[in-house]
Amino acid sequence: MSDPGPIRDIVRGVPVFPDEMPPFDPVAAPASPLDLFLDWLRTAVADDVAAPHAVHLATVDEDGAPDARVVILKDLTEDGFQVASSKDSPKGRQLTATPKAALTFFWPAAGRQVRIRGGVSTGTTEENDADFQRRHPVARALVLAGSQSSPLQDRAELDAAVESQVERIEATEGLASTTWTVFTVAPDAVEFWQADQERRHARLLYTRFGEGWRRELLWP
Ligand SMILES: Cc1cc2nc3c(=O)[nH]c(=O)nc-3n(C[C@H](O)[C@H](O)[C@H](O)COP(=O)(O)O)c2cc1C
Repeated sequence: MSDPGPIRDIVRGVPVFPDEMPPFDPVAAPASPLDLFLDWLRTAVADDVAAPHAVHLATVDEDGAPDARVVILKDLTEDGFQVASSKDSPKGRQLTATPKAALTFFWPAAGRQVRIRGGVSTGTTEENDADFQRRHPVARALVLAGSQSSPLQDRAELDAAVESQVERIEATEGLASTTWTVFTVAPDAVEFWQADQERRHARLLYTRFGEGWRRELLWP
């Protein structure tokens, strides 16, 4: 690197939050964080937030070291937040060995962040297959072709593997994967963070309490 410490110059003047942000009154928030999440997700879509269903999924590896990557939120049910991947990928192996995860959404146009922590369960064979069959044929071919995140020799290896798996998919109706898995993060804690132009950011933390949820404000 030619110039030490260039970040300040590169991002000088780039705003983090817009001037206008949606209102959020934590005192009037619903009893369930799932209802508030759906409300915020709808607002993010209405505000044209790019990929509002893209979420950072954090896991821990076998040494207890953190790992993180972006995935797509597939659904939200009474059981929790669903994402999907191959169980033989690094994240899949990590979630199998340590079924705990954190999810973080950031919706810049709304100045909003949502953090979720909880235990992880895996889908049934039927649930995993239903999600797999909804995927684009090339996405399915990639899953069938090889282990996600294992070393790739070159682009030609990828193209040949995808091509032959797409042929298999076209020849066999409903061809299934043995690895594609829906992972459900059952929330123990969900925190909603709303930026404030005067930096008095609002934070509302929901934690499980009996059958319901405890709500508390946090210092920004
Ligand atoms: C916007 C976006 C969405 C993604 N969605 C998924 C997804 O739903 N499932 C998935 O396995 N990988 C998804 N990826 C790729 C992952 O970020 C990651 O590169 C890959 O899953 C390998 O992760 P791992 O080595 O930690 O297992 C997505 C990447 C981006 C940027």
